[in-house]
Amino acid sequence: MTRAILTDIEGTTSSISFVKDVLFPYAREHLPAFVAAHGDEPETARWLAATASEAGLAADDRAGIVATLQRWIDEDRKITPLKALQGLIWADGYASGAYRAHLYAEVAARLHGWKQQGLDLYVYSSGSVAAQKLFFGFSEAGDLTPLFSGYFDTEIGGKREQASYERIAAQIGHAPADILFLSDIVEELDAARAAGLATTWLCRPPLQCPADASHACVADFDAITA
Ligand SMILES: CSCCC(=O)C(=O)COP(=O)(O)O
Ligand SMILES: [Mg+2]
Repeated sequence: MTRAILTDIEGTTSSISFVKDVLFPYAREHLPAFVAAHGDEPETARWLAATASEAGLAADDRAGIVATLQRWIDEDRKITPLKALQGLIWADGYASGAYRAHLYAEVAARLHGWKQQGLDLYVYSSGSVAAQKLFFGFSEAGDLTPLFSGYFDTEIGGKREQASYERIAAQIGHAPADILFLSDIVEELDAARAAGLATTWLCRPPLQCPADASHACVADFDAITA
C-alpha cells in the first residue's frame, strides 16, 4: 500500500527545457558576479573550495573555479558543489520574478490530491535541497512547499545508486515497498527498485512508453494509481 510518494523534478514534475534553457543559462550568466559578490561568505566559500578540490585547482584560483563551474553547467554535471551554488544563484532570479518554475499542467492538482488522500510527499532531485524549495516555492502553481514533508539531494548519494534509496526510505520511515518513486530516468528507477521501492516511469509526450517497459510507465501524473 502506497504511503509516500518520492518524486524527481526534471522530466517528471517539470520540463527538461525549463531546467536546461532557463535555469542553467541564468546560473551560467550570473555565476561570475555572484562569486565576486559572495565568494567570501561561508556557505559560498565552502562550495567554491569543494569545486577547487574536485577539479584539482588551487583554492584561491577564482577564475579557474568559475570556468570549471561554467563547463560543468554546459556538461549538465550533477556534482554537489555545482548544484549547491546554482541554488544560491537561482534565488535571485525567483525573487526578482525573472522566472517561475515550470510544472506540467496536472502536477499541482495531483500533488494536492495525494496529500489529501493522506500520502506523504517527498522530492529527490540532483538540484540542491535549497534549489528544490525555491522551485516548488516559486512554481507556476504558486507555493507548493506546504505539501512536502521532506527533500533529498545528492548529499544523500547519487540518484543511480541503490544505497541512496535505502537511506531515503530509512529517513522517511516507511517500508521501501510503501514508497512510490517517480522519475523519467530508467537508471534511477532501477536503483530505487533494487532498494525495494515501487516505481513509475514518466514518459512525457512526445516520448512514448515502450511496449516492453521495464517499469510501470505513464504519460502524466493523472495516470498514476497511488
Ligand atoms: C531543483 S531545480 C533544478 C534541477 C536540477 O538542477 C537538475 O539537475 C535536475 O535534476 P533532476 O534530478 O531533478 O532530474
Ligand atoms: Mg529527471
